[in-house]
Amino acid sequence: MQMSKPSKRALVLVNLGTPAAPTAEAVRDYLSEFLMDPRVVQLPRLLWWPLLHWVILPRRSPVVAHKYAAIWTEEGSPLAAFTRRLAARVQSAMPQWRVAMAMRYGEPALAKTLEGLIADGVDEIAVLPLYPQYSTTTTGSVEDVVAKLRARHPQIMFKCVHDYHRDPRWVEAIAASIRAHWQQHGRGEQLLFSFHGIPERLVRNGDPYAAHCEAGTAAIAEALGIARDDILLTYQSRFGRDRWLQPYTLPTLQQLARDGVRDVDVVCPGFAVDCLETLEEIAMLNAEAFIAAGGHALRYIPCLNDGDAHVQAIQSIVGAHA
Ligand SMILES: C=CC1=C(C)c2cc3[nH]c(cc4nc(cc5[nH]c(cc1n2)c(C)c5CCC(=O)O)C(CCC(=O)O)=C4C)c(C)c3C=C
Ligand SMILES: [Fe+2]
Ligand SMILES: [Fe+2]
Repeated sequence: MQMSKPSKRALVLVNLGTPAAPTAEAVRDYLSEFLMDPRVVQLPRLLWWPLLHWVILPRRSPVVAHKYAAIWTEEGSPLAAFTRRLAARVQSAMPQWRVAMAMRYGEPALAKTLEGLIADGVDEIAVLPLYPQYSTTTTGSVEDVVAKLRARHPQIMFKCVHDYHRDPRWVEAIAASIRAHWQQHGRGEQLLFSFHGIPERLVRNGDPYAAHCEAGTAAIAEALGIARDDILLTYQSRFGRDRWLQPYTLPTLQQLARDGVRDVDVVCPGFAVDCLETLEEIAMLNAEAFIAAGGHALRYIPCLNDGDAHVQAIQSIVGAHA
């Protein structure tokens, strides 16, 4: 009898991470790891550690836990559940690879996942950070972990996807999700793309994130056969006091409502899977604010999640980098 040999090639889908439970304690653990990453907050550690642990986390954790509770599912946090399901579907579509998922913060931890694969005899690892647009704050932080593992295991071939905001299959997948929504519900008066923001200072210092959001938006407009100016591009989820990328999503939506726009279609092409920032901030809070300002409906178009188009886009992205 012939035994099939275990795959020597692994693909690791990496997402940001999310709390283990919708409780203040779990949110505190998650946020303290996330917000102590110098890629995310660049303040001097001696100043930032006490500010974060003594002021920000005690205040923010219960408030944010409440937000997570509003979107929590039987399978846990939506970000974790969708990422897990996506990895399982990619595994079925790519049987020649061993597919794993990992989180940059929290569990399953990226470094441990990579060490586990190496211990199992894998000798080639492709890492796909699930961020279509590169940012030092997200993809850069995944690269930091991979760099440490690479130094420890020079015999392993590591490849890390930098970005995929212009990958034709990904662009087409987002365009198809918008087309399907228009077919089902009719086209709203305004199409708006809301990306997670970052501090403007980072972009001034060379972070290509804003340029990637712009270029991806132009590519999706082209795939839809509409003008780039038919799409409003905004940034959401500001954290802290710095000026972040503009225009901000919420005031833009409120102004649209005041200007008489009744229906707005909102897509979040920076998020691979639905999460707190899309389900709670956009589809709940911002939708309510749009209506309170005089709008009729904010129609949220879901992320690619674990759909076929996402699985195919990932196959194409990994294939292009193999
Ligand atoms: C998609 C790309 C993302 C970028 C770029 C990004 C930058 C960034 N984020 C923060 C602070 C927070 N982000 C939070 C949640 C969160 N952020 C992303 C993605 C990006 N962040 C996702 C997918 C999520 C949701 C996680 C989930 O569990 O569903 C949070 C936590 C929520 C809260 O406390 O409001 C914070 C904080 C900074 C500072 C930053 C760049 C400097
Ligand atoms: Fe974030
Ligand atoms: Fe947010």
